[in-house]
Amino acid sequence: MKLNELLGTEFPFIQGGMANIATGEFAAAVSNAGALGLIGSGGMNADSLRENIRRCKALTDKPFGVNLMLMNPSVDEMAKVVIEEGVKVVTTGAGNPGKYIPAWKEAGIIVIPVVAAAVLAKRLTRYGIDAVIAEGTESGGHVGEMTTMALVPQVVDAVDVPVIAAGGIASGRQLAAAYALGACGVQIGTCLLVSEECPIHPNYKQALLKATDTDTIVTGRTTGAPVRVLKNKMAREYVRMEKENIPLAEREKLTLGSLRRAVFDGDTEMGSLMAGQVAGQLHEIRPVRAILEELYADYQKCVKGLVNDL
Ligand SMILES: O=C(O)COc1ccc(-c2c[nH]c(CNC(=O)Nc3ncc(Sc4ccccn4)s3)n2)cc1
Repeated sequence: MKLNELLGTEFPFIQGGMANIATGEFAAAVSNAGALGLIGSGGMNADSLRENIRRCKALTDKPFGVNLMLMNPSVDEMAKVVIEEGVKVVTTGAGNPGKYIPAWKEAGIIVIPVVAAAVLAKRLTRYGIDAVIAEGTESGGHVGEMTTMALVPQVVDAVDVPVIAAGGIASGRQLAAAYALGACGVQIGTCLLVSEECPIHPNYKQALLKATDTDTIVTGRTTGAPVRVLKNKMAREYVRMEKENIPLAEREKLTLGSLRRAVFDGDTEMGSLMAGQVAGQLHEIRPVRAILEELYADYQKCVKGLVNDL
């Protein structure tokens, strides 16, 4: 089964539900371009989530979904809002969504948790999830320890539901690799940050275009909320404080609001520029549709090449 058959989308692509970035407008633009747009509720509350869902509905008649970040203090209320607003697809991140799944399945919602380890994927299949997103540490934002290359096949072997690969996918070659690893489709995030429709500050987009392969770092590996960001003054400062065992409360001062500083104020020095390890593959700002079309065409070319070499 291919992901686009499960979701009713043109392409087998889900857009990552990026906190403070994936608004209702952005999710609608991605859905209109042929992938599954996701509203990123990470930085929202129940009311602003409801508002974003309604804005998204007004802007697209294509399928779209909501990502719930389970570390969000309002997640219990948000879990009800997605039912009340008739959301068709819910993905979850940064925690275990087990307690919410029965009500979501009762409401006919397609439930696709993000996991960073095979053991959680296996545990969640008993709740009747529809698929699982296996996200490697190459991804931007909150990450686990496993790479996509090692995690995806082990999740495929551990569960009997479709697996979607995420983390380190920004070209057709990487989409071909995801299929070879046993995935039915992919989730993409970083490569959509440099789309024209993405609402992040132009400075953030320029920082992404300037980045090379080794320009990201994971901060907070020791504090239980590891987050991959572009290396900048704030990230270096944070890692220094970690090495000197500065208490978390001190470090939190640095990171609180830091994603907003990056997204809205364009503060590329002291903002948290969440990005995956594929940032070095990004070279221009283009419409979402062009990014999706090239990703799929590049994949078809790559697979033809592989088959010819057999
Ligand atoms: O075993 C358990 O109970 C749950 O364990 C889990 C542990 C990790 C995950 C996980 C890893 N990656 C994801 C999906 N991706 C994400 O959630 N990426 C995110 N980026 C920015 C976010 S907002 C944030 C979050 C923390 C600190 C600062 N900001 S959330 N989920 C899922 C489950």
